[in-house]
Amino acid sequence: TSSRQNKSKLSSTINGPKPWPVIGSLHLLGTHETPFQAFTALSKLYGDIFSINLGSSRCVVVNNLDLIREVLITKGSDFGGRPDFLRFHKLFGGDRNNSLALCDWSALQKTRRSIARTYCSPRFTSLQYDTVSQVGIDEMNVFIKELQKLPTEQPCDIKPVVLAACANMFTQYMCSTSFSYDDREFQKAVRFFDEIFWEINQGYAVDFLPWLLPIYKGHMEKISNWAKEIRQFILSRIIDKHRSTLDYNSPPRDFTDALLMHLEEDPNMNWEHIIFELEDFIGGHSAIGNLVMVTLASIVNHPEVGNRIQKEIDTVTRGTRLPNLFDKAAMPYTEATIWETLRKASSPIVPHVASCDTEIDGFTVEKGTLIFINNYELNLGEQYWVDPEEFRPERFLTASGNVVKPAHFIPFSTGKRTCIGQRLVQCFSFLIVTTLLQQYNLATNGVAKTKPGCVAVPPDCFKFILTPRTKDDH
Ligand code: HEM
Repeated sequence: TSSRQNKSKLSSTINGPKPWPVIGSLHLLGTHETPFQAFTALSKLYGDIFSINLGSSRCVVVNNLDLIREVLITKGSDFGGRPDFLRFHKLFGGDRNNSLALCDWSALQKTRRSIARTYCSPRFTSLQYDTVSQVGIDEMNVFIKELQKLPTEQPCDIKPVVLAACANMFTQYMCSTSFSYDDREFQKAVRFFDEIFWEINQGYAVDFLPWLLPIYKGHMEKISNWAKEIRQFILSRIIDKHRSTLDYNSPPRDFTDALLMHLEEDPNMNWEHIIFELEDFIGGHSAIGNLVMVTLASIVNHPEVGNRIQKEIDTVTRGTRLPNLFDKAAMPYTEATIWETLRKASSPIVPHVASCDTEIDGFTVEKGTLIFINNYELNLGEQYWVDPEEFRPERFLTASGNVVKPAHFIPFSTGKRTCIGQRLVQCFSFLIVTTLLQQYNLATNGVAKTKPGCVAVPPDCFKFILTPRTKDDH
């Protein structure tokens, strides 16, 4: 790597900008639209691996595929920790180790991931996949009826409907429960989940400068309250009923049953762990709803992409039925559009933390060092892609039209902390995008603007103009 040539490895210290007192180099992250663009700019000065102090936190940023693989795969067990941000504690009942994504690696995490795997990573030929498919078909029938209630030919806020559809697919699949879109408590829970998803996707100075906390007091209380309200909803509207009908002598009906049964069998699991795990996974629906919104924004900003997807939908369904998951294989352009959206949105990989004194590329990395994985560079770097700024789904298609993903494309990360929800993401985002585009032409007033380096859009975001498609459109 260039960093290798630039530095004397004998010194074993990693190059990087000189920190200022108190704030370290925090100010350098504000020089670009996203901190990850700033990391890329700094890597041109200091090499593909560089160190940076943010507040008093020692951080290392890795910027190329080899270094990223070393952190996530080869030395994955040395980098299994997560940052100790106060916000993360606030979101998870005062202890971030309650969260699957924000906890440090532990035996408990291994158990939690393994319970989740069957349900959250259904394989294509499994019974679980058939269930996901059926849940998707049922909800898409409801979704269409809800869309029909929306005004057409004028800007309209479709995010709540998209999120409600995602939430219902999750609660139906994981808890065998779904809700009416008019249910006020459900609407509120979906909104709070979305607020939290937006929140998690923001970076705050207070993460690195905890003494700023008094200024953020009101904000932190708001976050804790969202989490409390969600907990209340899940307990009263999902868990209570589930528990009263649980039959320990039968196989689990769903993920909720599996979790409740596990509680009886595993002395290391307690009630809090179970509830937080369920909340975490139900919360995954917000990520998908937001990804759908970003995908739709890309589509309206590139009308030729929408036309091609509609052509694919019409060919496969012959205009006689709704799309379903088993159509996915025959709709590579649509799938490629979702990959291209994930590439351009370039959602950050949650920072990792060194859990012991270790090395990267021969350089010493002390226990507790925060590691930023610069996937923005992997997703948008000139050395990895032709015309990386262009939105071009075809880049994920072979000459014969099959979907292919290059090895450096890791939107869900890789290694032992890789995203557990990635299969559900692919299934449910495909269903919502295709169902919507089969029924409607979409437009916006102006450009639907999204934030680089972010797969989230604000809870109140851009609106779409829906025009029902007619027979002539098909
Ligand atoms: C737009 C959709 C999504 C994207 C782009 C995404 C991406 C990611 C990324 C980059 C990570 C960090 C991996 C690492 O630190 O190395 C992650 C972790 C995680 N994701 Fe996702 N994700 C998405 C949706 C979901 C959904 C729907 C679920 C749940 C059903 C989910 C569950 C998780 C969990 C539990 C972790 C933490 C794993 C761990 O730390 O051990 N994700 N995701």
